[in-house]
Amino acid sequence: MQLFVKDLTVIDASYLCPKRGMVGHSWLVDVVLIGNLDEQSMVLDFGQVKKRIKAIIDEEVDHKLLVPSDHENTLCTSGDHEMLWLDFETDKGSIHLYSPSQGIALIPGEAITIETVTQYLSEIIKRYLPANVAHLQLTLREEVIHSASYQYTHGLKKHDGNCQRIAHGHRSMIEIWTNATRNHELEQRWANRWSDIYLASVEDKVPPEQLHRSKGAELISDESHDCFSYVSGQGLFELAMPKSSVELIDTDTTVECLADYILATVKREFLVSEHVRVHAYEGVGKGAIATDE
Ligand SMILES: Nc1nc2c(c(=O)[nH]1)N=C([C@H](O)[C@H](O)COP(=O)(O)OP(=O)(O)OP(=O)(O)O)CN2
Repeated sequence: MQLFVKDLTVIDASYLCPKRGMVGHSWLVDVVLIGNLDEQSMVLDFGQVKKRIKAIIDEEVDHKLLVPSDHENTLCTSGDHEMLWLDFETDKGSIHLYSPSQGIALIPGEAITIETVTQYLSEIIKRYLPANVAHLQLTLREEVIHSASYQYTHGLKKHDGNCQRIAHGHRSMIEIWTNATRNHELEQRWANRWSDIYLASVEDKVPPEQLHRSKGAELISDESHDCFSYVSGQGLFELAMPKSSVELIDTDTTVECLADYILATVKREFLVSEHVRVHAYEGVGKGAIATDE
């Protein structure tokens, strides 16, 4: 017998890519379980599917930075107190992270792809399934978006959950109306601006010499990198990003603040004089609306 659950959860994470740098992503997850019926005449109680499998996915990859552990550019070093250093070379410049280990997932393989993440998760989930469940099919898929979208990474230091991690991200739709008409050109301009961007709060910026460096890390400077540091409930988070991959924002980077920021910037920098309404998404199916009407 086969049992399925569609849209079990959404993985909101970021990953390291040697070409694109740090890439925010959102994957929807579907699951199929194949096995014999148990004493309740079920393959597995839906409640258990949702609780157990979603909990594993949340624990292993959600709101983390996914790192291809077998790529030659990956240098991962243990620090004290369950801290990890991560140094990674990309075509856009080097990326350096110092984070509690729970903020990073080392995924076997040379690249972070749907296949490598699916295999990593499937192997872990199988260990926790009851004996009557013989097979598991996990499907990770992107939301189908027919208009413009962007992919950003950020961290919300004031969040009391996992969004405080400095390097997690989303793939998100953007909708902009001018005088009540969808403006696809503006949407695309914004999507281009925020493709593979790190969105940082100005108040978290620190000089490069303040960051803890791993032994293998190259020296970085104010000219090449923007550096960020904060302490939140899970501990100390530090990140150095190539300047060209960063946009600095005066506020926090909650989706409410980002919607306001997009609205104000579109009006000011894109010289839009009409009324503007922005629907900024954060991942799949949720977001904030800002309007000047
Ligand atoms: N009002 C707001 N709430 C939250 C924001 C925000 O900007 N405004 N942001 C976040 C995080 O950035 C987070 O990445 C998104 O959270 P979400 O995936 O919804 O959180 P969960 O993992 O708890 O939800 P699942 O259904 O388990 O995916 C949080 N809140």
